[in-house]
Amino acid sequence: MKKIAPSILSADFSRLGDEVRAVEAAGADYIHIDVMDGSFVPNITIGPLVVEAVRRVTRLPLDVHLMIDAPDRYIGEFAKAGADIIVVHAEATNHLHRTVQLIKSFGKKAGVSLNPATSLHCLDHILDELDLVLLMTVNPGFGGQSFIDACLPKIQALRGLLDKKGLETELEVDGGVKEANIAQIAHAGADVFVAGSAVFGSSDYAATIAEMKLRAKEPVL
Ligand SMILES: O=C(CO)[C@@H](O)[C@H](O)COP(=O)(O)O
Repeated sequence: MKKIAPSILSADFSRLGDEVRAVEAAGADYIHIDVMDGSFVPNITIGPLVVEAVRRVTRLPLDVHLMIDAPDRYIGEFAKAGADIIVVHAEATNHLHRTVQLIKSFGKKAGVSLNPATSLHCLDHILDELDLVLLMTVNPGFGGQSFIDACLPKIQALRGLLDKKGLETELEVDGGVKEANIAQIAHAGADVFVAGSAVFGSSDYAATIAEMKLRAKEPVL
């Protein structure tokens, strides 16, 4: 099943609880939470307190994307705040294997994210351990950017690797995903689609999510 993960980065933060409830009612599969530290990426956003608040208003899995340097320092706090999937950047930790084991030690699903220019090879010796791989299709830091088309072959290559190994690891794509390009991204092999501005910028969340799921399920190119 193809999944839609609205990124709350594009939500109205003055009504965050209502926004999260609204996308849950509209058919979202995950709530995607973008944590930024002003160092790994040039923006500062959300900490564990907000994750804990979101946890109280939804039953959906919380997909927490840590765009922070040295993420080991905060994994415990995000786990306690109620994250279900914790995603770290391969570029942000010196010891990726240790970081992934740390996430799992809290009973959470472990994901690794790669920036657009980072090679899939850095996953060669960790892929079997992962519940999710998040491929960034914009340079991380901000919502509302354009999808980088050069990332499509990378999505295809990862799909091929996962299938060859028979892994159930979810392939999530994040950045510039819209109704207009979701079929192409699904065709390349993605399972989970993060959508910030496409969902929260629309006037009808349910219609947008339904249309995105339809186009992802039956890609007409
Ligand atoms: O992690 C990020 C940005 O760094 C993303 O999750 C964006 O928030 C997605 O926003 P859109 O590109 O869908 O508007």
